[in-house]
Amino acid sequence: MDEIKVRGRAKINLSLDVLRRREDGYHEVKMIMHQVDLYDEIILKNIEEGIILESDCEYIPTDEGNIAYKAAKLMMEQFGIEKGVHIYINKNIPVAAGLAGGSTDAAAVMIGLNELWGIGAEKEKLMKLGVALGADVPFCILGGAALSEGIGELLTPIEGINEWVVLCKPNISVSTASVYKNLDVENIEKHPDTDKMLTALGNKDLQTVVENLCNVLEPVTEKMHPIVREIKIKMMQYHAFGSLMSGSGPTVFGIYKDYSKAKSAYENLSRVYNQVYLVKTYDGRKIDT
Ligand SMILES: C[C@](O)(CO)[C@H](O)COP(=O)(O)OP(=O)(O)OC[C@H]1O[C@@H](n2ccc(N)nc2=O)[C@H](O)[C@@H]1O
Ligand SMILES: Nc1ncnc2c1ncn2[C@@H]1O[C@H](COP(=O)(O)OP(=O)(O)OP(=O)(O)O)[C@@H](O)[C@H]1O
Repeated sequence: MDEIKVRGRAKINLSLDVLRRREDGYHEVKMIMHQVDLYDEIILKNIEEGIILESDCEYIPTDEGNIAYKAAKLMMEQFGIEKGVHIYINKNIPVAAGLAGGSTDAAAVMIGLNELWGIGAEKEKLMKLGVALGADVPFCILGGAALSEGIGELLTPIEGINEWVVLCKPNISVSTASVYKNLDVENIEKHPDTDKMLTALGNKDLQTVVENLCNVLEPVTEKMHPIVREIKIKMMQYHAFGSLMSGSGPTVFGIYKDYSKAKSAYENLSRVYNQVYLVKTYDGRKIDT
């Protein structure tokens, strides 16, 4: 095998709680993560030596600054690989959006190279290595839906949902580090009830799931960018069953039970914003690399 194609999917956070700030500046979180079927396509080809990265997206670096490049380097070092790789990223996930676009590319490179180079490492091993690249990388390797704890590396797979999702990213970029920095951990007004959400997911009780959508980073990003709140209000006006900002934002997602409502929300939002997507949630089971 000389070439492999892998899909790196975006994630949304159905809930995001921050428990405390650690000595190293990172935060201990408790989040419910869910993949959606919006994906970057990563094509990996064997070359003699080194790492060459190209993409159709002009907004991401093509050198060491790209997290997918770092993922390839990590795989070479960890497994003593002496060949090289050409990475092509066909980017569909908006950048700096709160959808783990970079993390999922890194995860796809790790999964793909594990296969291409016949390394045969277990998923758990890749997840352990992946956290060195970014806190969302282990979840992107696991896929589907999961409870995420620690800084994002302690993962428990859970039952997900099977619904339509509209994603809307305003034309601004948000730095995850600055959002965490601006969070006053001791004075969070509303924490999510993660256990209630977990029970609701287990019972396939979508009503309780949407009633408990809550992200402690939302008020922080909203304060910097009031447009986040405006999109959320519109999402609800367009008959979303529930709506929330994903991760550190600024993307807002709406959950729709019914395709026609999701489509009309997608069409209405697309008239105003240029990064709007209509997708399905993804449970991680479909094999399609
Ligand atoms: C907001 C989320 O996307 C929710 O899923 C994640 O918590 C962030 O994951 P990520 O972007 O993969 O995070 P990293 O690339 O590892 O870190 C970016 C920055 O976010 C902050 N950060 C991230 C994760 C975490 N648990 N605590 C933090 O304080 C740190 O300042 C870090 O420098
Ligand atoms: N492969 C990549 N894809 C997207 N962004 C990348 C990539 N490599 C490096 N970056 C840089 O990382 C930064 C964050 O982008 P990314 O799309 O990963 O953010 P995000 O969706 O907010 O992630 P998260 O939800 O994990 O916080 C951008 O400034 C971008 O230039």
